[in-house]
Amino acid sequence: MKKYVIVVAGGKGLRMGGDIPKQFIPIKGKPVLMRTLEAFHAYDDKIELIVVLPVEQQSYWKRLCADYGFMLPHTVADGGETRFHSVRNGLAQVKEDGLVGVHDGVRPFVSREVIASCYDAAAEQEAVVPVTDVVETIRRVEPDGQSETVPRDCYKLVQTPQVFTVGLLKQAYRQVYVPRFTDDASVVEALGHPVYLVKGNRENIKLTTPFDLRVAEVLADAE
Ligand SMILES: Nc1ccn([C@@H]2O[C@H](COP(=O)(O)OP(=O)(O)OP(=O)(O)O)[C@@H](O)[C@H]2O)c(=O)n1
Ligand SMILES: C[C@](O)(CO)[C@H](O)COP(=O)(O)O
Repeated sequence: MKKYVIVVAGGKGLRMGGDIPKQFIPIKGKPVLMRTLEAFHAYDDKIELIVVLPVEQQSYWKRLCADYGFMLPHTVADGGETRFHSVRNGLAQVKEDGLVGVHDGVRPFVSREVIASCYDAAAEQEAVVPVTDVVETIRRVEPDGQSETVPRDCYKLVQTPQVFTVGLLKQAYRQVYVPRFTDDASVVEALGHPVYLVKGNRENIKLTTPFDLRVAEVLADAE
């Protein structure tokens, strides 16, 4: 079955800050986005790679690929106003039926096993999301500041890649954007379609703040 992955890197990275957009920051000498693309290529060397980048960063990325001798073939699509709009632009490059994953460009430590279990399960279940357990006690805080412990078993932490059949994801992304669409599963669920959960990997962190870069250096060392 034909496989695609849309790697979204069209955000602003405001929580990371700094001079270099976070997807281009080198971790142990290699830019984050190259690490992420290599993870998918290592899973399946025939998977079609679609990278979503802000228009103003696309020539920089091309230069970076030349500088690093990065040769993996990929299509570049334009970043949008929100993650939803970026995914929609990437999805326009998906031309055939099959399976399509959406992965955050800033999650370079996704394991090959997790990528495989997401695509394998999507062939049966149509909509698949990797999750990990909550490992700390969590509290719900009410608007008046009162709070209470809630049962952690009722919650999961959501990762990417989130993988779908092409037809389902295209149908979902024809909906009008609403702010609760923070990931792809939420967009598909708005159609009334259920989402199947598989186990993610703890290393598959989203590089969001400068602290995460320190963790990333350690994780890259362990590879
Ligand atoms: N308009 C957007 C917003 C986000 N993303 C991508 O979605 C992923 C998850 O978003 P996050 O890490 O939260 O990135 P930013 O939105 O860039 O971060 P911030 O909220 O700190 O600005 C990232 O790979 C980001 O580049 C995107 O492609 N287009
Ligand atoms: C899609 C996502 O990575 C799932 O955890 C996440 O929701 C994207 O990050 P954001 O902080 O919600 O933009």
